This record gives sequence, C-alpha cells and structure tokens, in this order.
Amino acid sequence: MEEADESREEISAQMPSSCPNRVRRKCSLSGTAGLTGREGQVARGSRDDSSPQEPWHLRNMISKSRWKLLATLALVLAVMVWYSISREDSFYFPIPGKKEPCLQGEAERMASKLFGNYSREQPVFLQLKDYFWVKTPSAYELPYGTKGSEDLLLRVLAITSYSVPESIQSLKCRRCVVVGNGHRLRNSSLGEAINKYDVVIRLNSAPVAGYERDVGSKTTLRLFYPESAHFNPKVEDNPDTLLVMVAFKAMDFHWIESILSDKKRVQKGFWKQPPLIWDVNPKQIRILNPFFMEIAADKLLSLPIQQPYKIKQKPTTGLLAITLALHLCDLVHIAGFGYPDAHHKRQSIHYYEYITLKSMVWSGHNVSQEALAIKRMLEIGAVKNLTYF
Ligand SMILES: CC(=O)N[C@H]1[C@H]([C@H](O)[C@H](O)CO)O[C@](OP(=O)(O)OC[C@H]2O[C@@H](n3ccc(N)nc3=O)[C@H](O)[C@@H]2O)(C(=O)O)C[C@@H]1O
Ligand SMILES: CO[C@@H]1[C@H](O)[C@@H](O)[C@H](O[C@H]2[C@H](O)[C@@H](NC(C)=O)[C@H](OCc3ccccc3)O[C@@H]2CO)O[C@@H]1CO
Repeated sequence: MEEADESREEISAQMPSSCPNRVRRKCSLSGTAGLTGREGQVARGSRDDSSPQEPWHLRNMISKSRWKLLATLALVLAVMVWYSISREDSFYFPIPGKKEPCLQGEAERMASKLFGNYSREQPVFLQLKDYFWVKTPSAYELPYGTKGSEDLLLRVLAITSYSVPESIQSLKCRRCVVVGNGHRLRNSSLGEAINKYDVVIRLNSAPVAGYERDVGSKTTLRLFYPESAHFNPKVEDNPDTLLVMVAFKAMDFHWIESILSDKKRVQKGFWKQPPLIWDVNPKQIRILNPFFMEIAADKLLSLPIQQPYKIKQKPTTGLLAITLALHLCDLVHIAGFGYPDAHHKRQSIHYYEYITLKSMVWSGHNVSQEALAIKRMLEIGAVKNLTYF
C-alpha cells in the first residue's frame, strides 16, 4: 500500500503543473505512454530534474528527436554498406569474425581480363631446377628478366632455392590481402580483419610492431629489395614469413649471396645502404620471378621495357605485389593503397612515419598512372579495397 502511494506520488510529481488535478492521470499517461522502467524514467525525467525551466513535453521532444537521430544514423550506415558493396571501386567492409567467401579460380579469371593472354605456368619464385635446364634464356635484363645476371643468380639459387610452401600450396581457395604502406591504414582498426586472410603480403620495411590494431601482425610474404630490407626482420616478421627479394640490379643478387654465405659485403652500387648483417634463415628467402615485374610494367602501366633514360620508370612494389597476388591467389583484397592528391602535398604517405610525396621524386614511379590501374582493377572486381581509394 505504501509502495502504491509512493509511486502515485512519483507520477503526480512528474506531471506538468498545467494539468488540472482531475485529469492528471490521463495527462501523465498520454505523455509517456508505453514507456516503462528506465525508459520511462528517462523520458519523464527523474524527480530531481523536473525543473520549471525544462517542461516534460520539451524533454519528451528531445527524447523523440534522439530516436529520430539514431534512426537516421542507422539508415545512413545501411546506405553506406549497400553502396560500398554495390560499387566495386569504393571501399569494402570486412565482416569481423567471418571468413570471406572464396571462389576458386576467380582471381585467375580476372587476371586474364587484365593481362590478356598471359602464362599461368610461370613459377612464382626462381628455383635452380627451373633455371638450370632453361630452354629459352630470359629476353630482358633486370628488373624484367635475368639476362646477363645468370651466373650471379645461379650462385644465389645454389644457396636458397625453394618453392611455394605446402601450407599455401595445399589451400583449396587462397584468400590474400596485399597491405600497402599508405597513411590511410592509420586508425583503420583493420588489424583483426587483415590477420584473417590466408596470405598476408607486406612490403619493404613496413612495421607491424606497435601498429597491430591497424595493420595486423600476420605476414605470410614480404616483398623487399636490399635497400628496403628491415634491419631487424625478426622483430617485424613471423618465424615462417617468406622474405621475397625483388631484384632490380645485379648487385641485389650479390648482396643476398654475401649475406647468406657470409662473404665479404660489397657496399658500393646501392642507392641506400642495405643491411650488412641480416639475421634470417636461408629457408625463408625467395627470389621473385621477374616475370611479374614485366607483367605489371607492360600490362598494367604500358611502360616500355627498354628505357634509355637516366631515371627509369618502374612499377611500385605494391603494384608488383598485387600482380603477384592475382597469380597466386583466388581472392585478392588490398588495403593501404593510394597517395595524397596535389592539394594535400604535406600529408604523410606512410602509416608509420612522416614523409611526403617529395621523397619520391627520384623513384621512377608514376603514382597517377598506378592509381588508374588500381581503379580499373577495382572496377572490374579483380580486387577489393579495405581502405578508401
Ligand atoms: C624514397 C623512396 O625511394 N621511397 C620508395 C619506398 C622505399 O624504397 C621503401 O619504403 C624503403 O623501405 O618504396 C616504395 O614504396 P613504399 O615502401 O613507400 O610503399 C610500399 C607500397 O605501398 C603502396 N603505397 C604506399 C604509400 C601510399 N601512400 N600509397 C601506396 O599505394 C605503393 O604501392 C608502394 O609500392 C616501393 O618500393 O614501391 C616506393 C617509394 O618511392
Ligand atoms: C621499386 O623501386 C624501388 C623504390 O621504390 C624506388 O624509389 C627506388 O628508386 C631509386 C632508383 O632505383 C635509383 N636508381 C639507380 C640507377 O640506382 C635512384 O638512384 C639515384 C638516382 C637519382 C637520379 C638519377 C639516377 C640515379 O634512387 C632511387 C630512389 O631515390 O628503386 C627501388 C628499387 O631499387
């Protein structure tokens, strides 16, 4: 009885003073009808905050508009999801906890659309067995072929000559993600989603330690050249990460040979000092088939293979990695690709350090041309993008 009295008293205390005593009950119910417990309390306001400055109908309106705002936000989010799924060139939401559906041979079909008539028979990595008995020697010099560097290469392949490991080979459908080094990975929270792919391809000396939330921690393959090799690979890579060397010049073979067989290091001939001591297991090392560089340059960027200029145009390591992924995988997603436009020249290009586009002036990369190539891949659905482009 006491309780009933108390609650009546509470309701009556919430009622607007404009309600005549007789109709107070009706007046109160019409205001917060259907709301119970905490909801009702929030809508009606607690006894203490029913101040004359904030009448109950005003609070009611605020509460209603809050719901309207939430509903609008939910609608906007739904439209964004629908839009990103329907447009291939926009970014793509990975569903947390769920593996991407994978269609066997899908990337291959897409690759033939992009590259036209190209050979799927090419091995991913150079191996002594393919090289020693090679019938037609390479037509091009490095980085598009091995012409003129055969002796050096054979010495390297005598030390390290391994194929795609069984753990990748045996996958029925290979879901791959190529992680570019772009700034748009910062605060992306994509780490968990990235770790879920079967094959995670990273580039150069891009760190994971300290950036796990945004870029993940799994690295299946890391593409690098001597000048971009991380000085401490054990910190950034997993024990089974494959370190895939992309050779641009004969000196690159020289460097890996001297490291792996602990010969005298040669310091000249590099545009930046590569590591002199490099703590890796030779079984982790692979040499990328220069065929992929040729395909990326010719089919994606229409670059001439022979270039008489001092600064030679070449694909970025990221574009090369996407080309490789289309060959190796069944599903290819990308993240962290895209450079700042001309209006944002001071924006950092990397997720892990502050450097700008200015640092790339001597690089021989045409980032606008590459953006068009990536857009084309997104448009035809050959790759999907986890970050925006
Ligand atoms: C000064 C310089 O030479 N910078 C080059 C650096 C540098 O040698 C290494 O980082 C050293 O560890 O390497 C490059 O590339 P970099 O190591 O910067 O980045 C790897 C790949 O990510 C993609 N990327 C990067 C930044 C960005 N804002 N958008 C992107 O799309 C690109 O596809 C890029 O290839 C390289 O190897 O291609 C290209 C850069 O030109
Ligand atoms: C995938 O390319 C790698 C990187 O992204 C490029 O930036 C880098 O470019 C260097 C270029 O290879 C060097 N050229 C030679 C012949 O070594 C160049 O060297 C200085 C230079 C400058 C102007 C004219 C001639 C030579 O330095 C570039 C970096 O600033 O190549 C990487 C692969 O090695």
